Amino acid sequence: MGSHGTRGPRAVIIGMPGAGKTRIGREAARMLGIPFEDSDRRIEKRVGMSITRYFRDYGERRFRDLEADVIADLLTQSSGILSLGGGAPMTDSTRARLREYVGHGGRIVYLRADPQEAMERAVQSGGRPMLAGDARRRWTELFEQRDPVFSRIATCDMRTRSMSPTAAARRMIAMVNERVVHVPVEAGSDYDVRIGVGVMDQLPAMMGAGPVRVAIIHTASVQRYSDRARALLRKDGREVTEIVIPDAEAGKTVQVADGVWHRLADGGFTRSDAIVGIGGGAATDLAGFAAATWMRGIRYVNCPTSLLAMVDASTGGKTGVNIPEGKNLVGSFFTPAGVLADTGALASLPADIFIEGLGEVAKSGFIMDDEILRILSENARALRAFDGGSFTGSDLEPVVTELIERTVRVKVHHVASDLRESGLREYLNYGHTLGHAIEQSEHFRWRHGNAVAVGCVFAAELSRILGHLSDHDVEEHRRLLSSLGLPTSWSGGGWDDVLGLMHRDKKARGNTLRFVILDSMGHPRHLDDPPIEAVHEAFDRIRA
Ligand SMILES: NC(=O)c1ccc[n+]([C@@H]2O[C@H](COP(=O)([O-])OP(=O)(O)OC[C@H]3O[C@@H](n4cnc5c(N)ncnc54)[C@H](O)[C@@H]3O)[C@@H](O)[C@H]2O)c1
Ligand SMILES: O=C(O)C(=O)C[C@@H](O)[C@H](O)[C@H](O)COP(=O)(O)O
Repeated sequence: MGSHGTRGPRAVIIGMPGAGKTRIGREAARMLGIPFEDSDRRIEKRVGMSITRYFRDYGERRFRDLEADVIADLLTQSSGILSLGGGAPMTDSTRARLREYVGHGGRIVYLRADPQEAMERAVQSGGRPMLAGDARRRWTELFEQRDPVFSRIATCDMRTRSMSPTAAARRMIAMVNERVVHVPVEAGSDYDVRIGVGVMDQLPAMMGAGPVRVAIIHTASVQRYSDRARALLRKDGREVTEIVIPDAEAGKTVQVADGVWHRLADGGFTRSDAIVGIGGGAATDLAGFAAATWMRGIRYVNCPTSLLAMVDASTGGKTGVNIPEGKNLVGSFFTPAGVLADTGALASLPADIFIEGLGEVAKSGFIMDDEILRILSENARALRAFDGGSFTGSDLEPVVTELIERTVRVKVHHVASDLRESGLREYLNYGHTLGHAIEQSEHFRWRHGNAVAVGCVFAAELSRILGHLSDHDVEEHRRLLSSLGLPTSWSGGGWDDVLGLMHRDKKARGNTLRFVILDSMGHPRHLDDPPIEAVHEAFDRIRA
Protein backbone atom coordinates (compact mmCIF):
# COMPACT_ATOMS: atom_id res chain seq x y z
CA MET A 1 0.00 0.00 0.00
CA GLY A 2 1.27 3.47 -0.83
CA SER A 3 1.30 6.18 1.81
CA HIS A 4 -2.30 7.29 1.11
CA GLY A 5 -3.92 3.94 0.79
CA THR A 6 -2.91 3.50 -2.86
CA ARG A 7 -1.94 0.12 -4.23
CA GLY A 8 1.74 -0.16 -5.05
CA PRO A 9 5.07 0.64 -3.46
CA ARG A 10 5.37 2.76 -0.35
CA ALA A 11 7.89 4.86 -2.30
CA VAL A 12 9.72 4.80 -5.60
CA ILE A 13 13.30 6.05 -5.73
CA ILE A 14 14.78 7.62 -8.84
CA GLY A 15 18.18 9.21 -9.36
CA MET A 16 21.41 9.22 -11.30
CA PRO A 17 23.78 6.24 -11.27
CA GLY A 18 25.83 6.42 -8.07
CA ALA A 19 23.23 8.48 -6.14
CA GLY A 20 22.86 5.70 -3.54
CA LYS A 21 19.39 4.47 -4.54
CA THR A 22 20.10 0.88 -3.58
CA ARG A 23 22.03 1.58 -0.39
CA ILE A 24 19.62 4.16 1.02
CA GLY A 25 16.49 2.43 -0.28
CA ARG A 26 17.53 -0.89 1.24
CA GLU A 27 18.26 0.80 4.58
CA ALA A 28 14.90 2.63 4.58
CA ALA A 29 13.07 -0.62 3.77
CA ARG A 30 14.93 -2.38 6.60
CA MET A 31 13.95 0.37 9.05
CA LEU A 32 10.32 0.17 7.95
CA GLY A 33 10.31 -3.63 7.94
CA ILE A 34 9.07 -3.78 4.33
CA PRO A 35 10.62 -5.37 1.19
CA PHE A 36 13.17 -3.61 -0.97
CA GLU A 37 12.89 -4.09 -4.75
CA ASP A 38 15.30 -2.99 -7.44
CA SER A 39 14.03 -2.93 -11.03
CA ASP A 40 17.49 -3.80 -12.43
CA ARG A 41 17.76 -6.91 -10.22
CA ARG A 42 14.21 -7.94 -11.21
CA ILE A 43 15.13 -7.60 -14.91
CA GLU A 44 18.25 -9.74 -14.45
CA LYS A 45 16.15 -12.37 -12.73
CA ARG A 46 13.56 -12.36 -15.47
CA VAL A 47 16.06 -12.72 -18.36
CA GLY A 48 18.61 -14.81 -16.49
CA MET A 49 21.57 -12.66 -17.44
CA SER A 50 23.27 -9.46 -16.35
CA ILE A 51 22.04 -6.10 -17.61
CA THR A 52 25.45 -5.45 -19.22
CA ARG A 53 25.13 -8.67 -21.21
CA TYR A 54 21.48 -8.02 -22.17
CA PHE A 55 22.42 -4.55 -23.36
CA ARG A 56 25.31 -5.95 -25.40
CA ASP A 57 23.26 -8.76 -26.96
CA TYR A 58 19.93 -6.96 -27.57
CA GLY A 59 20.66 -3.21 -27.46
CA GLU A 60 19.18 -0.33 -25.48
CA ARG A 61 15.79 -0.24 -27.25
CA ARG A 62 14.92 -3.84 -26.31
CA PHE A 63 16.25 -3.22 -22.81
CA ARG A 64 14.02 -0.16 -22.30
CA ASP A 65 10.92 -2.09 -23.45
CA LEU A 66 11.69 -4.89 -21.05
CA GLU A 67 12.45 -2.40 -18.27
CA ALA A 68 9.12 -0.61 -18.78
CA ASP A 69 7.32 -3.96 -18.58
CA VAL A 70 9.04 -5.00 -15.38
CA ILE A 71 8.39 -1.61 -13.76
CA ALA A 72 4.71 -1.71 -14.72
CA ASP A 73 4.45 -5.04 -12.87
CA LEU A 74 6.39 -3.79 -9.86
CA LEU A 75 4.22 -0.68 -9.58
CA THR A 76 1.21 -2.89 -8.98
CA GLN A 77 2.83 -5.81 -7.14
CA SER A 78 5.41 -4.24 -4.85
CA SER A 79 4.42 -2.98 -1.43
CA GLY A 80 7.89 -1.95 -0.34
CA ILE A 81 10.51 0.54 -1.42
CA LEU A 82 11.15 0.32 -5.17
CA SER A 83 14.36 1.63 -6.68
CA LEU A 84 14.34 2.27 -10.44
CA GLY A 85 17.26 1.96 -12.86
CA GLY A 86 18.87 5.35 -13.56
CA GLY A 87 17.36 5.87 -17.03
CA ALA A 88 13.95 4.27 -16.39
CA PRO A 89 11.92 7.50 -15.95
CA MET A 90 13.11 8.63 -19.43
CA THR A 91 10.79 6.07 -21.07
CA ASP A 92 7.42 7.65 -21.93
CA SER A 93 5.27 4.70 -20.85
CA THR A 94 7.10 4.41 -17.49
CA ARG A 95 6.62 8.13 -16.87
CA ALA A 96 2.91 7.78 -17.61
CA ARG A 97 2.66 4.91 -15.11
CA LEU A 98 4.62 6.88 -12.51
CA ARG A 99 2.22 9.81 -12.94
CA GLU A 100 -0.70 7.47 -12.42
CA TYR A 101 0.98 6.12 -9.26
CA VAL A 102 1.46 9.68 -7.95
CA GLY A 103 -2.16 10.47 -8.85
CA HIS A 104 -3.19 7.75 -6.40
CA GLY A 105 -1.07 9.17 -3.60
CA GLY A 106 2.26 7.49 -4.43
CA ARG A 107 5.59 9.09 -3.52
CA ILE A 108 8.58 9.40 -5.86
CA VAL A 109 11.83 10.42 -4.19
CA TYR A 110 14.49 12.00 -6.41
CA LEU A 111 17.72 11.14 -4.65
CA ARG A 112 20.42 13.67 -5.38
CA ALA A 113 23.93 13.02 -4.16
CA ASP A 114 26.70 15.53 -4.68
CA PRO A 115 27.20 15.20 -8.51
CA GLN A 116 30.97 14.72 -8.24
CA GLU A 117 30.57 12.03 -5.58
CA ALA A 118 27.78 10.23 -7.45
CA MET A 119 29.76 10.29 -10.68
CA GLU A 120 32.89 8.85 -9.03
CA ARG A 121 30.87 6.16 -7.29
CA ALA A 122 29.13 5.21 -10.54
CA VAL A 123 32.38 5.17 -12.50
CA GLN A 124 34.20 3.11 -9.89
CA SER A 125 31.50 0.51 -9.39
CA GLY A 126 31.54 -0.21 -13.17
CA GLY A 127 29.12 -2.58 -14.95
CA ARG A 128 26.91 0.29 -16.18
CA PRO A 129 26.34 0.06 -19.93
CA MET A 130 25.03 3.62 -20.20
CA LEU A 131 28.42 4.91 -18.99
CA ALA A 132 30.44 2.96 -21.56
CA GLY A 133 33.34 4.93 -23.07
CA ASP A 134 34.34 8.17 -21.32
CA ALA A 135 32.27 7.43 -18.21
CA ARG A 136 32.62 10.87 -16.59
CA ARG A 137 31.61 12.74 -19.72
CA ARG A 138 28.67 10.34 -20.28
CA TRP A 139 27.50 10.78 -16.66
CA THR A 140 27.46 14.55 -17.08
CA GLU A 141 25.59 14.34 -20.40
CA LEU A 142 23.01 12.01 -18.92
CA PHE A 143 22.62 14.23 -15.85
CA GLU A 144 21.82 17.22 -18.07
CA GLN A 145 19.15 15.23 -19.95
CA ARG A 146 17.63 13.52 -16.95
CA ASP A 147 17.71 16.10 -14.17
CA PRO A 148 14.79 18.24 -15.48
CA VAL A 149 12.69 15.13 -16.14
CA PHE A 150 13.42 13.67 -12.70
CA SER A 151 12.64 16.99 -11.02
CA ARG A 152 9.26 17.18 -12.75
CA ILE A 153 8.13 13.66 -11.95
CA ALA A 154 9.38 13.48 -8.33
CA THR A 155 7.18 14.38 -5.39
CA CYS A 156 10.11 14.60 -2.94
CA ASP A 157 13.43 16.16 -3.78
CA MET A 158 16.10 14.82 -1.47
CA ARG A 159 19.72 15.95 -1.27
CA THR A 160 22.04 13.54 0.51
CA ARG A 161 25.24 15.60 0.61
CA SER A 162 27.16 14.88 3.85
CA MET A 163 24.50 12.46 5.14
CA SER A 164 25.29 8.91 6.27
CA PRO A 165 23.14 6.22 4.58
CA THR A 166 21.27 5.78 7.88
CA ALA A 167 20.54 9.50 8.21
CA ALA A 168 19.53 9.65 4.56
CA ALA A 169 17.20 6.66 5.01
CA ARG A 170 15.59 8.32 8.04
CA ARG A 171 15.13 11.54 6.13
CA MET A 172 13.64 9.64 3.23
CA ILE A 173 11.12 7.90 5.47
CA ALA A 174 10.11 11.24 6.94
CA MET A 175 9.64 12.69 3.44
CA VAL A 176 7.62 9.73 2.27
CA ASN A 177 5.40 9.92 5.31
CA GLU A 178 4.85 13.66 4.91
CA ARG A 179 1.26 14.73 4.24
CA VAL A 180 0.38 17.88 2.34
CA VAL A 181 -3.01 19.58 2.47
CA HIS A 182 -3.48 22.33 -0.06
CA VAL A 183 -5.59 25.28 1.06
CA PRO A 184 -7.33 27.16 -1.75
CA VAL A 185 -8.02 30.79 -0.85
CA GLU A 186 -10.69 32.71 -2.74
CA ALA A 187 -9.43 36.22 -3.48
CA GLY A 188 -6.05 35.46 -1.92
CA SER A 189 -3.03 33.22 -2.25
CA ASP A 190 -3.35 29.46 -1.82
CA TYR A 191 -0.99 27.78 0.60
CA ASP A 192 0.00 24.34 1.88
CA VAL A 193 -0.15 22.69 5.28
CA ARG A 194 2.76 20.24 5.47
CA ILE A 195 2.54 17.58 8.15
CA GLY A 196 5.27 15.17 9.25
CA VAL A 197 8.52 14.65 11.08
CA GLY A 198 11.18 17.16 10.02
CA VAL A 199 8.95 19.37 7.86
CA MET A 200 10.31 22.42 9.64
CA ASP A 201 13.39 22.02 7.44
CA GLN A 202 11.24 23.47 4.67
CA LEU A 203 10.93 26.81 6.45
CA PRO A 204 13.40 28.73 4.24
CA ALA A 205 11.62 27.49 1.09
CA MET A 206 8.17 28.32 2.48
CA MET A 207 9.39 31.75 3.53
CA GLY A 208 9.86 32.63 -0.16
CA ALA A 209 12.60 34.75 -1.64
CA GLY A 210 11.30 38.19 -0.53
CA PRO A 211 11.83 38.54 3.21
CA VAL A 212 15.22 39.83 4.29
CA ARG A 213 14.23 40.09 7.96
CA VAL A 214 12.23 37.44 9.76
CA ALA A 215 10.81 37.74 13.29
CA ILE A 216 10.32 34.44 15.07
CA ILE A 217 7.53 34.82 17.62
CA HIS A 218 7.39 31.99 20.14
CA THR A 219 6.89 31.00 23.76
CA ALA A 220 9.80 29.92 25.97
CA SER A 221 8.39 26.38 26.08
CA VAL A 222 9.37 25.79 22.44
CA GLN A 223 12.78 27.47 22.48
CA ARG A 224 14.42 24.41 20.88
CA TYR A 225 12.21 24.66 17.78
CA SER A 226 12.83 28.37 17.55
CA ASP A 227 16.59 27.68 17.70
CA ARG A 228 16.19 25.27 14.81
CA ALA A 229 14.14 27.77 12.79
CA ARG A 230 16.67 30.51 13.48
CA ALA A 231 19.56 28.31 12.32
CA LEU A 232 17.72 27.35 9.13
CA LEU A 233 16.81 30.95 8.33
CA ARG A 234 20.26 32.33 9.09
CA LYS A 235 21.89 29.67 6.94
CA ASP A 236 19.54 30.84 4.21
CA GLY A 237 20.87 34.40 4.58
CA ARG A 238 17.97 36.00 6.53
CA GLU A 239 18.34 38.44 9.42
CA VAL A 240 16.48 36.88 12.34
CA THR A 241 14.85 38.66 15.30
CA GLU A 242 13.60 36.44 18.10
CA ILE A 243 10.57 37.62 20.08
CA VAL A 244 9.63 35.54 23.13
CA ILE A 245 6.04 36.07 24.29
CA PRO A 246 4.30 34.97 27.52
CA ASP A 247 2.94 31.44 27.55
CA ALA A 248 -0.58 30.41 26.55
CA GLU A 249 -3.46 32.95 26.82
CA ALA A 250 -1.20 35.44 28.66
CA GLY A 251 0.56 35.87 25.31
CA LYS A 252 -2.66 36.61 23.44
CA THR A 253 -3.23 40.21 24.52
CA VAL A 254 -3.15 43.66 22.97
CA GLN A 255 -0.27 44.52 25.32
CA VAL A 256 1.83 41.65 24.00
CA ALA A 257 0.94 42.59 20.41
CA ASP A 258 2.00 46.16 21.20
CA GLY A 259 5.37 44.89 22.43
CA VAL A 260 5.79 42.93 19.19
CA TRP A 261 4.95 45.98 17.06
CA HIS A 262 7.70 47.96 18.84
CA ARG A 263 10.23 45.16 18.29
CA LEU A 264 9.32 45.09 14.59
CA ALA A 265 9.73 48.85 14.38
CA ASP A 266 13.11 48.71 16.17
CA GLY A 267 14.22 45.93 13.84
CA GLY A 268 13.30 47.98 10.75
CA PHE A 269 10.73 45.47 9.50
CA THR A 270 9.34 46.48 6.10
CA ARG A 271 6.37 45.22 4.12
CA SER A 272 8.48 42.62 2.37
CA ASP A 273 9.72 41.10 5.64
CA ALA A 274 8.03 38.27 7.49
CA ILE A 275 6.99 36.59 10.73
CA VAL A 276 7.18 32.97 11.84
CA GLY A 277 4.85 31.85 14.64
CA ILE A 278 6.10 28.87 16.64
CA GLY A 279 4.17 27.27 19.49
CA GLY A 280 0.67 26.35 20.57
CA GLY A 281 -2.49 27.96 19.23
CA ALA A 282 -2.13 31.01 21.46
CA ALA A 283 1.32 31.79 20.01
CA THR A 284 0.26 31.23 16.39
CA ASP A 285 -2.89 33.37 16.93
CA LEU A 286 -0.73 36.19 18.29
CA ALA A 287 1.94 35.83 15.60
CA GLY A 288 -0.74 35.89 12.89
CA PHE A 289 -2.31 38.97 14.47
CA ALA A 290 1.07 40.73 14.53
CA ALA A 291 1.57 39.82 10.86
CA ALA A 292 -1.95 40.96 9.94
CA THR A 293 -1.52 44.33 11.59
CA TRP A 294 2.11 45.24 10.95
CA MET A 295 2.05 47.74 8.07
CA ARG A 296 -1.48 46.35 7.40
CA GLY A 297 -0.21 42.89 6.64
CA ILE A 298 3.05 41.07 6.05
CA ARG A 299 3.85 37.46 5.15
CA TYR A 300 3.80 34.84 7.91
CA VAL A 301 4.38 31.13 8.28
CA ASN A 302 3.04 29.10 11.20
CA CYS A 303 4.99 26.28 12.80
CA PRO A 304 2.48 24.79 15.27
CA THR A 305 3.95 22.66 18.04
CA SER A 306 0.86 21.52 19.99
CA LEU A 307 -1.65 19.03 18.62
CA LEU A 308 -4.42 21.62 18.79
CA ALA A 309 -2.40 24.18 16.86
CA MET A 310 -1.49 21.54 14.25
CA VAL A 311 -5.07 20.43 13.65
CA ASP A 312 -6.80 23.78 13.93
CA ALA A 313 -5.30 27.08 15.11
CA SER A 314 -2.42 27.37 12.63
CA THR A 315 -4.60 27.06 9.52
CA GLY A 316 -7.44 29.16 8.17
CA GLY A 317 -6.27 32.67 8.99
CA LYS A 318 -8.26 33.47 12.14
CA THR A 319 -5.80 35.61 14.08
CA GLY A 320 -6.42 37.62 17.20
CA VAL A 321 -6.16 38.43 20.87
CA ASN A 322 -8.42 38.28 23.91
CA ILE A 323 -9.59 41.29 25.91
CA PRO A 324 -10.82 41.14 29.51
CA GLU A 325 -14.44 41.15 28.26
CA GLY A 326 -14.08 38.09 26.06
CA LYS A 327 -12.04 35.63 24.09
CA ASN A 328 -10.82 36.39 20.56
CA LEU A 329 -12.87 39.58 20.47
CA VAL A 330 -10.18 41.50 18.58
CA GLY A 331 -8.55 40.13 15.47
CA SER A 332 -8.63 39.71 11.74
CA PHE A 333 -8.89 37.12 8.99
CA PHE A 334 -5.42 36.92 7.48
CA THR A 335 -4.10 33.75 5.89
CA PRO A 336 -0.57 32.43 6.38
CA ALA A 337 1.85 31.78 3.51
CA GLY A 338 2.08 28.21 4.74
CA VAL A 339 1.99 25.92 7.74
CA LEU A 340 4.68 23.47 8.80
CA ALA A 341 3.23 21.01 11.32
CA ASP A 342 6.40 19.20 12.35
CA THR A 343 5.11 16.22 14.30
CA GLY A 344 8.60 15.79 15.77
CA ALA A 345 7.62 18.68 18.09
CA LEU A 346 5.00 16.51 19.76
CA ALA A 347 7.91 14.73 21.48
CA SER A 348 8.08 17.51 24.08
CA LEU A 349 4.34 18.12 24.41
CA PRO A 350 2.92 17.40 27.87
CA ALA A 351 0.32 14.61 27.80
CA ASP A 352 -2.55 16.75 29.14
CA ILE A 353 -2.02 19.30 26.37
CA PHE A 354 -2.00 16.53 23.78
CA ILE A 355 -5.32 15.22 25.14
CA GLU A 356 -6.79 18.71 25.08
CA GLY A 357 -6.01 18.92 21.36
CA LEU A 358 -8.16 15.85 20.82
CA GLY A 359 -11.17 18.01 21.76
CA GLU A 360 -10.92 19.89 18.44
CA VAL A 361 -10.18 16.63 16.58
CA ALA A 362 -13.38 15.09 17.97
CA LYS A 363 -15.32 18.26 17.11
CA SER A 364 -14.21 17.89 13.47
CA GLY A 365 -15.39 14.29 13.57
CA PHE A 366 -18.78 15.28 14.97
CA ILE A 367 -19.41 17.91 12.30
CA MET A 368 -18.07 16.15 9.23
CA ASP A 369 -15.81 13.11 9.28
CA ASP A 370 -17.02 9.88 10.89
CA GLU A 371 -13.68 8.26 10.01
CA ILE A 372 -12.11 10.61 12.57
CA LEU A 373 -14.61 9.31 15.14
CA ARG A 374 -13.78 5.72 14.23
CA ILE A 375 -10.02 6.29 14.51
CA LEU A 376 -10.45 8.10 17.84
CA SER A 377 -12.68 5.36 19.17
CA GLU A 378 -10.46 2.48 18.09
CA ASN A 379 -7.29 4.12 19.42
CA ALA A 380 -8.74 5.82 22.49
CA ARG A 381 -6.66 3.86 24.97
CA ALA A 382 -3.36 4.51 23.14
CA LEU A 383 -4.20 8.18 22.57
CA ARG A 384 -5.08 8.65 26.21
CA ALA A 385 -1.74 7.10 27.18
CA PHE A 386 0.18 9.55 24.94
CA ASP A 387 3.79 10.00 26.04
CA GLY A 388 5.82 12.54 24.07
CA GLY A 389 9.12 10.87 25.03
CA SER A 390 8.27 7.64 23.22
CA PHE A 391 5.99 9.08 20.54
CA THR A 392 8.36 9.45 17.57
CA GLY A 393 8.62 6.14 15.75
CA SER A 394 5.84 4.56 17.84
CA ASP A 395 2.72 2.81 16.48
CA LEU A 396 0.73 5.85 17.62
CA GLU A 397 2.65 8.22 15.33
CA PRO A 398 0.91 7.24 12.03
CA VAL A 399 -2.45 7.27 13.81
CA VAL A 400 -1.87 10.83 15.04
CA THR A 401 -0.53 11.92 11.64
CA GLU A 402 -3.70 10.57 10.02
CA LEU A 403 -5.87 12.41 12.56
CA ILE A 404 -3.97 15.65 11.98
CA GLU A 405 -4.37 15.40 8.20
CA ARG A 406 -8.06 14.52 8.40
CA THR A 407 -8.81 17.32 10.87
CA VAL A 408 -6.94 19.85 8.75
CA ARG A 409 -8.97 18.67 5.73
CA VAL A 410 -12.20 19.30 7.67
CA LYS A 411 -10.95 22.77 8.50
CA VAL A 412 -9.96 23.48 4.91
CA HIS A 413 -13.36 22.31 3.65
CA HIS A 414 -15.00 24.99 5.80
CA VAL A 415 -12.59 27.88 5.31
CA ALA A 416 -11.74 27.59 1.61
CA SER A 417 -14.94 29.25 0.40
CA ASP A 418 -15.78 31.21 3.57
CA LEU A 419 -12.64 32.83 4.94
CA ARG A 420 -14.61 35.60 6.68
CA GLU A 421 -17.09 33.24 8.33
CA SER A 422 -20.37 34.23 6.81
CA GLY A 423 -21.97 30.78 7.08
CA LEU A 424 -20.23 27.50 6.33
CA ARG A 425 -17.15 28.33 8.40
CA GLU A 426 -19.30 28.81 11.50
CA TYR A 427 -19.76 25.05 11.65
CA LEU A 428 -16.16 24.87 12.94
CA ASN A 429 -17.48 26.72 15.95
CA TYR A 430 -19.49 23.68 17.09
CA GLY A 431 -19.04 23.50 20.86
CA HIS A 432 -17.41 26.92 21.05
CA THR A 433 -20.28 29.13 22.23
CA LEU A 434 -20.30 27.52 25.64
CA GLY A 435 -16.62 26.51 25.33
CA HIS A 436 -15.39 30.10 25.16
CA ALA A 437 -17.71 31.09 28.02
CA ILE A 438 -16.20 28.32 30.16
CA GLU A 439 -12.64 29.44 29.38
CA GLN A 440 -13.53 33.02 30.22
CA SER A 441 -15.39 32.11 33.45
CA GLU A 442 -12.44 29.97 34.53
CA HIS A 443 -9.95 32.76 33.77
CA PHE A 444 -8.30 30.39 31.28
CA ARG A 445 -7.42 27.80 33.91
CA TRP A 446 -9.54 25.53 31.72
CA ARG A 447 -7.74 24.73 28.46
CA HIS A 448 -9.45 25.52 25.16
CA GLY A 449 -9.82 21.93 23.89
CA ASN A 450 -11.26 20.77 27.22
CA ALA A 451 -13.79 23.60 27.21
CA VAL A 452 -14.73 22.78 23.60
CA ALA A 453 -15.30 19.13 24.59
CA VAL A 454 -17.89 20.17 27.20
CA GLY A 455 -19.26 22.70 24.69
CA CYS A 456 -19.82 19.89 22.16
CA VAL A 457 -21.85 17.90 24.72
CA PHE A 458 -23.86 21.05 25.46
CA ALA A 459 -24.51 21.66 21.73
CA ALA A 460 -25.46 17.98 21.29
CA GLU A 461 -27.89 18.25 24.21
CA LEU A 462 -29.39 21.39 22.69
CA SER A 463 -29.82 19.51 19.39
CA ARG A 464 -31.55 16.65 21.21
CA ILE A 465 -33.86 18.98 23.17
CA LEU A 466 -34.93 20.59 19.89
CA GLY A 467 -35.65 17.19 18.37
CA HIS A 468 -32.70 16.87 16.02
CA LEU A 469 -30.15 14.51 17.55
CA SER A 470 -30.97 11.06 18.94
CA ASP A 471 -30.31 9.96 22.52
CA HIS A 472 -27.75 7.52 21.15
CA ASP A 473 -25.78 10.27 19.35
CA VAL A 474 -25.65 12.47 22.44
CA GLU A 475 -24.45 9.54 24.55
CA GLU A 476 -21.91 8.79 21.81
CA HIS A 477 -20.49 12.31 22.31
CA ARG A 478 -20.09 11.62 26.03
CA ARG A 479 -18.70 8.12 25.57
CA LEU A 480 -16.08 9.11 23.00
CA LEU A 481 -14.90 12.26 24.78
CA SER A 482 -14.63 10.48 28.15
CA SER A 483 -12.75 7.56 26.58
CA LEU A 484 -10.15 10.06 25.39
CA GLY A 485 -9.79 11.59 28.86
CA LEU A 486 -11.71 14.76 27.96
CA PRO A 487 -14.29 16.38 30.27
CA THR A 488 -18.01 16.24 29.44
CA SER A 489 -19.38 18.35 32.28
CA TRP A 490 -18.61 21.58 34.10
CA SER A 491 -19.58 22.77 37.54
CA GLY A 492 -18.14 26.32 37.49
CA GLY A 493 -19.84 29.63 36.66
CA GLY A 494 -23.52 30.46 36.94
CA TRP A 495 -26.28 30.54 34.32
CA ASP A 496 -26.66 34.34 34.20
CA ASP A 497 -22.93 34.99 33.78
CA VAL A 498 -22.61 32.27 31.17
CA LEU A 499 -25.60 33.60 29.25
CA GLY A 500 -24.02 37.08 29.27
CA LEU A 501 -20.77 35.66 27.91
CA MET A 502 -22.59 33.70 25.21
CA HIS A 503 -24.21 36.93 24.04
CA ARG A 504 -20.69 38.25 23.35
CA ASP A 505 -19.92 35.28 21.11
CA LYS A 506 -19.15 36.43 17.57
CA LYS A 507 -21.97 34.35 16.12
CA ALA A 508 -24.57 36.30 18.15
CA ARG A 509 -26.56 38.84 16.10
CA GLY A 510 -27.99 41.90 17.86
CA ASN A 511 -29.82 40.61 20.91
CA THR A 512 -30.16 37.06 19.63
CA LEU A 513 -27.99 34.03 20.24
CA ARG A 514 -26.81 31.88 17.38
CA PHE A 515 -25.48 28.35 17.81
CA VAL A 516 -24.16 25.53 15.70
CA ILE A 517 -25.99 22.26 16.43
CA LEU A 518 -26.26 18.91 14.65
CA ASP A 519 -29.18 17.61 12.58
CA SER A 520 -27.49 14.24 12.82
CA MET A 521 -23.88 13.13 13.24
CA GLY A 522 -21.80 14.80 10.54
CA HIS A 523 -24.58 17.22 9.57
CA PRO A 524 -24.30 20.59 11.31
CA ARG A 525 -26.85 23.39 11.05
CA HIS A 526 -27.27 26.94 12.32
CA LEU A 527 -29.64 27.64 15.15
CA ASP A 528 -30.81 31.25 15.42
CA ASP A 529 -32.51 32.66 18.47
CA PRO A 530 -33.50 29.37 20.12
CA PRO A 531 -36.02 29.28 23.01
CA ILE A 532 -34.02 30.35 26.03
CA GLU A 533 -35.55 27.52 28.12
CA ALA A 534 -33.99 24.99 25.75
CA VAL A 535 -30.58 26.63 26.09
CA HIS A 536 -30.95 26.71 29.86
CA GLU A 537 -32.01 23.04 29.90
CA ALA A 538 -28.97 22.04 27.81
CA PHE A 539 -26.79 24.01 30.23
CA ASP A 540 -28.29 22.14 33.19
CA ARG A 541 -27.52 18.84 31.49
CA ILE A 542 -23.77 19.50 31.37
CA ARG A 543 -23.56 20.45 35.04
CA ALA A 544 -21.37 18.03 36.94
N1 LIG B 1 -7.08 30.62 15.07
C1 LIG B 1 -7.83 29.56 15.14
O1 LIG B 1 -8.49 29.16 14.17
C2 LIG B 1 -7.83 28.78 16.40
C3 LIG B 1 -8.38 27.47 16.40
C4 LIG B 1 -8.36 26.74 17.57
C5 LIG B 1 -7.80 27.29 18.72
N2 LIG B 1 -7.28 28.54 18.67
C6 LIG B 1 -6.65 29.11 19.86
O2 LIG B 1 -5.55 28.30 20.21
C7 LIG B 1 -5.32 28.37 21.62
C8 LIG B 1 -5.21 26.98 22.18
O3 LIG B 1 -4.10 26.36 21.59
P1 LIG B 1 -3.23 25.29 22.42
O4 LIG B 1 -4.11 24.26 22.92
O5 LIG B 1 -2.07 24.92 21.58
O6 LIG B 1 -2.80 26.13 23.68
P2 LIG B 1 -1.48 26.97 24.01
O7 LIG B 1 -1.04 27.76 22.88
O8 LIG B 1 -1.79 27.66 25.26
O9 LIG B 1 -0.40 25.84 24.25
C9 LIG B 1 -0.60 24.95 25.28
C10 LIG B 1 0.65 24.81 26.15
O10 LIG B 1 1.53 23.91 25.50
C11 LIG B 1 2.82 24.49 25.39
N3 LIG B 1 3.42 23.89 24.20
C12 LIG B 1 2.99 23.98 22.94
N4 LIG B 1 3.71 23.19 22.14
C13 LIG B 1 4.62 22.58 22.92
C14 LIG B 1 5.64 21.62 22.69
N5 LIG B 1 5.83 21.08 21.48
N6 LIG B 1 6.40 21.24 23.71
C15 LIG B 1 6.18 21.72 24.97
N7 LIG B 1 5.22 22.60 25.26
C16 LIG B 1 4.44 23.01 24.24
C17 LIG B 1 2.55 25.97 25.34
O11 LIG B 1 3.69 26.69 25.70
C18 LIG B 1 1.41 26.08 26.35
O12 LIG B 1 1.92 26.10 27.64
C19 LIG B 1 -6.47 29.15 22.18
O13 LIG B 1 -6.07 30.46 22.39
C20 LIG B 1 -7.51 29.08 21.08
O14 LIG B 1 -8.40 30.16 21.13
C21 LIG B 1 -7.29 29.28 17.55
O1 LIG C 1 -11.50 28.48 12.29
C1 LIG C 1 -12.62 28.68 12.73
O2 LIG C 1 -13.45 29.34 12.13
C2 LIG C 1 -13.01 28.14 14.03
O3 LIG C 1 -14.07 28.46 14.54
C3 LIG C 1 -12.09 27.18 14.67
C4 LIG C 1 -12.27 27.06 16.16
O4 LIG C 1 -11.98 25.70 16.47
C5 LIG C 1 -11.32 27.95 16.94
O5 LIG C 1 -11.35 27.66 18.30
C6 LIG C 1 -11.41 29.43 16.73
O6 LIG C 1 -10.36 30.07 17.38
C7 LIG C 1 -12.67 30.00 17.26
O7 LIG C 1 -12.75 31.31 16.84
P1 LIG C 1 -13.84 32.32 17.31
O8 LIG C 1 -14.19 33.06 16.08
O9 LIG C 1 -15.00 31.55 17.85
O10 LIG C 1 -13.22 33.18 18.31
